Amino acid sequence: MEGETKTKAKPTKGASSREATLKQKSPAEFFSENKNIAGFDNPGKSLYTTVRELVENALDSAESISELPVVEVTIEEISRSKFNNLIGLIDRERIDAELYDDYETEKAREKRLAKEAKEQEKQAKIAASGKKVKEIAKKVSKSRGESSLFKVSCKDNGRGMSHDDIPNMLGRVLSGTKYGLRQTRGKFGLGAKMALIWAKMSTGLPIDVRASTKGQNFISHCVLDIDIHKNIPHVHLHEKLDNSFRWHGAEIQVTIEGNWTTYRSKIISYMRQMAVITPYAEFLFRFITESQDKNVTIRFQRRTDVMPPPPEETKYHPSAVDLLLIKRLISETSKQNLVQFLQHDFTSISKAHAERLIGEMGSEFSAKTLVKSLTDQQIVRIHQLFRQAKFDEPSGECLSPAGEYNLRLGIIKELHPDMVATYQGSPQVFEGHPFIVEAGVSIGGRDVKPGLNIFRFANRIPLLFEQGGDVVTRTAMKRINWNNYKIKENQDKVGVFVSIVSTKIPFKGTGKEYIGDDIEEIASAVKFSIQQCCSQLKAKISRQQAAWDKQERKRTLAKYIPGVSRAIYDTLLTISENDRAKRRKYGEEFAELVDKVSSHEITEATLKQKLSQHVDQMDMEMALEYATQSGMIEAAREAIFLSCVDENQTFVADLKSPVCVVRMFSGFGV
Ligand SMILES: Nc1ncnc2c1ncn2[C@@H]1O[C@H](COP(=O)(O)OP(=O)(O)OP(=O)(O)O)[C@@H](O)[C@H]1O
Repeated sequence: MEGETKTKAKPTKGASSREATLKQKSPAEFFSENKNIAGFDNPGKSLYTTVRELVENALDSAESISELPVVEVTIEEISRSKFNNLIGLIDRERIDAELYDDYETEKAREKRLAKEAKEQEKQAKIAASGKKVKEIAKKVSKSRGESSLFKVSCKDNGRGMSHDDIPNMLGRVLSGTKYGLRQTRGKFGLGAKMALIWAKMSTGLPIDVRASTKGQNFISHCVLDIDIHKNIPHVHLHEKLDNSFRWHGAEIQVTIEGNWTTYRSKIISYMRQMAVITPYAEFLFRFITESQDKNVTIRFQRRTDVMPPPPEETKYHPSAVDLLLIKRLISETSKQNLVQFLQHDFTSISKAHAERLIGEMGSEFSAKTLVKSLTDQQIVRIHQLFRQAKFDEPSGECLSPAGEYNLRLGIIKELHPDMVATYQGSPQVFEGHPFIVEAGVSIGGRDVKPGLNIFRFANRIPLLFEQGGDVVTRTAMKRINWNNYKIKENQDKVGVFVSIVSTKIPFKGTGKEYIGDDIEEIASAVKFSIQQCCSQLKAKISRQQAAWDKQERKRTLAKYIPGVSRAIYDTLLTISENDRAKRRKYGEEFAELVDKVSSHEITEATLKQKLSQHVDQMDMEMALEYATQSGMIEAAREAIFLSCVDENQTFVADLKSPVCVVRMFSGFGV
């Protein structure tokens, strides 16, 4: 579709005499008119989506060459006058103030000031009564003026782009390198171009790209925009710069209208969640504005060098193809005959299986049938058979989940929870596409609100919008009985992390924002993974509870020791003051005790010390007993051998600490 063309369609008989005009649109034109499809709904969301698209491209790029990603994102606010300066437009003073959207009439101003004064009076009264005063938010008139202009740049250490490809990669809608059947963050060949289209629509400024591939002695510098009607790149500058440091990667800069105030928290959450699922990457996020106190710099440190292996490109499973796709595969195949085509261009079909399938297709098919000579009817026959026949499921080996280690590390590094459990499910299949679900559940942590805090990831991208309809949210809220796992879903600070990777993520709705709840296979895999984490946590919570109970018991006993010691001592002292004959009736041993009290050999302090020792001893014994009963002993038991300094010494003793007991026997120790 090159450009918009107009054709006059012939009016049909009976149709209105007004001529209908047939129009065609280029994909760039279509997306510029329907920006919301790609997540560019309004200036705020557009700022968020621009950051997201650039970051995801940066990660895809670094991972594709197995480089530990280093991604720097900068959002710089540009004042209108700086922008005007940039494009050579002279600032103008407002002459007719009433013309403007943010104009406040005298009456409206008076009303606002009166309301503010009343509010201030109220707050002063509250302050005088000693109560906490809420800060009064100054009412700023909400108008279109709230959005401003931002230069967004993203720099990575990835594979870069070849000099000649840059204009087409970034200036032609629906062009990219990620169309194959592979787990990638990007898929449509649209994201970066949408940022450019939005730049063109909101500021009119082109995109600025610097890129270099590994070992290249120059950096490609390209300034380009897009011809919306023709869907072709419009290059302003394309030059080669010196690359004496042999830098490789890409740096993309785009100037757009946005809204930082309303999307600040979403953008920071996105970066933080990306750091959770990508702990092997280093992110530097900066927001720069003219008022320094509003600047933001956040560095998300790399915590591991263990990067998941890059996802592999795979072949289609017979149950995942439609007629159109079969035709495309036929036109692209390098195989000559039908049996080779079936065996090599699809997964889960061996040679013997291909021959059996061909036998089933009918007499006009044979193993030697030239694949390019297949008629439309024959292709329909193949498609029908693919729909009805039984095939082995595709393997999940081509997928690249984050891995339990990385997920756990990411959660710990960003949330600092008190407890965390993770689980990785085995590969499963949905409509011929393999998928893997990984989950993590954490309790406690920094900046975590009480209740369920749900974090969703698809092909290792955080999903922040459309939470309500998502399979993960619904499963966590409706299908998990948290009480069964000793988790108080409304009081505890519960983090639920679910990451799904697949060669095809069945996103619902217009953007890559959420996965629907209607795919049985995915819904049950999500539930199972969360349950597995919860079961692990239940054991930990029970252990923690028991330890806490024990501590509590000890604390309670210890609390009574001084009082009890005093009471016993006073009683003994009173008895000691009685005559000897009377004391005898309590028995010899007791009489001895009373004697010791009389002679001050036993004091209140002695009793206190003995009671404390007894409580400690009891506590140790109970810990040992609990560990034995709960099987901890088995898991933690390890044989150690200590040789005795004095060979003649024989001993049996316990060395006790709050976490372990070492029991000594003569001759060996266990
Ligand atoms: N930082 C980068 N480093 C290397 N190549 C890049 C970078 N950014 C974009 N590209 C290349 O440009 C192509 C187009 O990017 P674009 O964001 O438009 O689409 P995509 O990432 O392929 O898919 P999606 O629209 O789903 O994000 C990519 O396929 C990639 O080959």
